[in-house]
Amino acid sequence: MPNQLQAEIAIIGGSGLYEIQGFAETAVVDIDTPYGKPSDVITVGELFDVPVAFLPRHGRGHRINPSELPFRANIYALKTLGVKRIVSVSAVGSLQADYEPQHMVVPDQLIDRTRRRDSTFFEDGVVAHVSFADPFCPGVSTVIADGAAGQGIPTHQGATLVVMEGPAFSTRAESNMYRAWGGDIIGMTTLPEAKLAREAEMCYAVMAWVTDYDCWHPDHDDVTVEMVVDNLVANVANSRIILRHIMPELAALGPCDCQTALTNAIITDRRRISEAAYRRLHPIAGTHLDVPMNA
Ligand SMILES: CSC[C@H]1O[C@H](OP(=O)(O)O)[C@H](O)[C@@H]1O
Ligand SMILES: Nc1ncnc2[nH]cnc12
Repeated sequence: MPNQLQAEIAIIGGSGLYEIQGFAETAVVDIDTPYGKPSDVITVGELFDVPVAFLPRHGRGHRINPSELPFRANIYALKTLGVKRIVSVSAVGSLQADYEPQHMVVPDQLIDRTRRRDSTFFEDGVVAHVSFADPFCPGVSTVIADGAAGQGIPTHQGATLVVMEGPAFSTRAESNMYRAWGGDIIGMTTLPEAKLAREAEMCYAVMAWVTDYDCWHPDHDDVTVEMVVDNLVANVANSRIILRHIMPELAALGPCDCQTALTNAIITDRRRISEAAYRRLHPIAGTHLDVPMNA
């Protein structure tokens, strides 16, 4: 019998997505981690017969702003539930005319404009440098993009996502600068979430839903929460449809390089890792923390 508290796939719900309809819930998990509590309790259940964990990023009722999000606690908690692949659902602004409100975008690159977030598990005596050249899992990204296109939703696979600190939206000068840098869409939450997922050797990809044209477009009003929420209603309905359809394909994905990201990444002499650091990091790094046999 499957363990009701374990799931290999997780959905992190963004703005507007605080629960999954059609989710056969089997457990509600209230986890504590060395980094505090996650954004909310995590529900574990089945979607299309596939075990899935669901966590609303901002908490139910949207109580946590992007700078306050407990990113490390969220990823740590999902890892301890056995999660190997994460689908992040996110509301984004568009920085390019072709990326229209209610389109879905699966980004393949990131530009980090965050400033005040804890973005690594590896500190306090243990140092690791994971590869982040390609920040998203190609396998999960393709399943999401194909699943959306298959449902007739205008979909863009491959885009550069700018992640800003917020919570205020960008100035017009910033918005134009991001466009000049090659940014296609903009949000506030994918970093450090994607980086921490990579450190925890989990596949991670984003289903980004366009809600607005930020503030650069001469023919469209500047972004407001009202504008975002208006488009979120349609976007959230579409994400629920896609999520249901892609579950079997996500579950069928084979091993992936994301799941060995820590091989050769930890540079610290294992003999110098304290007992406390070992215990804290073991759920994330497992045997990568052990002293090699021939050391
Ligand atoms: C409500 S608009 C700004 C807000 O929406 C996005 O959140 P999420 O990525 O969790 O969907 C954006 O990143 C901001 O946090
Ligand atoms: N214009 C925007 N900037 C940052 N995050 C957003 N989320 C939705 N729209 C956004």
